[in-house]
Amino acid sequence: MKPIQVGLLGIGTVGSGTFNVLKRNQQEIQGRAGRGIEITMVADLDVARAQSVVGPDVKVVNDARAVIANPEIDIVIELIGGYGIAKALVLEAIAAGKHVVTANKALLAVHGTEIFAAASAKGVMVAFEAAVAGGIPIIKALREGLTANRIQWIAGIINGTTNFILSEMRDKGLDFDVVLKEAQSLGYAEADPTFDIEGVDAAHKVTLMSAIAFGIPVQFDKAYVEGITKLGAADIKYAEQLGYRIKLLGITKRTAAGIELRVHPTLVPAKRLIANVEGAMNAVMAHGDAVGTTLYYGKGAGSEPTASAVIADLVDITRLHTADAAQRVPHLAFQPDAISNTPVVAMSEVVTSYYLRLRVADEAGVLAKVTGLLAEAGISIDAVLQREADEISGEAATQTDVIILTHDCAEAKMNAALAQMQALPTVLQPITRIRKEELA
Ligand SMILES: NC(=O)c1ccc[n+]([C@@H]2O[C@H](COP(=O)([O-])OP(=O)(O)OC[C@H]3O[C@@H](n4cnc5c(N)ncnc54)[C@H](O)[C@@H]3O)[C@@H](O)[C@H]2O)c1
Ligand SMILES: N[C@@H](CCO)C(=O)O
Ligand code: NA
Repeated sequence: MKPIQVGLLGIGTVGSGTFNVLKRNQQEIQGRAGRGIEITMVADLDVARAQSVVGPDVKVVNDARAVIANPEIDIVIELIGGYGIAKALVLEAIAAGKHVVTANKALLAVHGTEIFAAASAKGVMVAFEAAVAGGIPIIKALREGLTANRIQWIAGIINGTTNFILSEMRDKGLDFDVVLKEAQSLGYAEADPTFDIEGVDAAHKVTLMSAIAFGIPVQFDKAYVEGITKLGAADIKYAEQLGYRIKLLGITKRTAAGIELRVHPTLVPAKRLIANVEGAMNAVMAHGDAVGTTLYYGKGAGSEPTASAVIADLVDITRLHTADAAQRVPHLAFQPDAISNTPVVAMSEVVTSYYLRLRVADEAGVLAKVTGLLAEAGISIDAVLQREADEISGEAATQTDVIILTHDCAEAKMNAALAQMQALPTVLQPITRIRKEELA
């Protein structure tokens, strides 16, 4: 049988990895797919660079629409990124009857409903394993491997840049800005790293996992998003002293009130495997009622790790290319008529425990006032730690850090108590609040 022909839109970091791995492992991939898979046409704005990657035998153009218009091509890979031209091209490829493979989590988390509906109507597939946790086959695990389960929760380190920053801050005690510069120089962070450090990239990814786990539409606009820009080196150190690590987690959880969907820095017990995922690595925990807790670990970014996921999607599509559309694995694991409207829980109703750090004046009665406000609010305390500021930073010992771990309470209740504590004249700086998850 003639190889299936693939068109590639955008041959940068992930595109070049995809081309190279597909070529290098051609024989094995063909054996698994049951048919050869070849990238026969590439579009990139930088034609000369693209041609140097693929060699003289592959046609390179600068107009992506010429690839979509090519009747020989059955699958289009979109590796341009962003919401703009990428969205138009994906919809045009679907309209032209092509299957689509993409690594573009931003596009699918925001416009997934429209894109998946268009693909379902046309009877083509949109595959996106590379969009979540890069090379880790988490989409396949959730959608197929755990299909017997009622999934209860997912929690993941799904942004390599921020995990690298947090690891370096903890290991070297450095401040955020210093480590971000290091991450940029090592090439982990984006040119504009806002999406990484503000938690937006992780929120895109957890939005996709939430839809797959719980059979709800993709709804990035409902996600609570908090990045790591407000974390101080001191919090990482105190958390350590209390037996925890701080990780930027994407969390989605089934509760009686609905589905939680959130990204924020989180205290995790240091003994958990996920607390020990360091550097730019990713890890996702998924808990199903039958299987219990499972953990998936690997490289969430980079040229060939991400290519590994892109090519896995190419193989799936090649296998199913001739199958009846109704038998294919649905985009979000549930058939379109089984998508439910279970609500996403407002962040104010989410119940977690907390780590609080207050920089206070070193005077008698300060601690009693703070704990008194918590008691009045009905928030119970799990542990208290007091550190002289000069133990940390060499400042004069007129200030003290009070660190409090609380038991579970609702976010709204904690917000109200925080406002009262912040208003105390003896509380000298903005209070640091980090949510805590036991992940048992
Ligand atoms: N880099 C990673 O590790 C990684 C991991 C997972 C997912 N992703 C996602 O993969 C996608 C691609 O990321 P990347 O890191 O390879 O980006 P990149 O910037 O390295 O590559 C993008 C390529 O697209 C080309 N391009 C831009 N506009 C184009 C147009 N109109 N027509 C044709 N080509 C065009 C650029 O010239 C460039 O070669 C993004 O959606 C990104 O979020 C990347
Ligand atoms: N910027 C992303 C790339 C992979 O999606 C990260 O740091 O994880
Ligand atoms: Na993946």
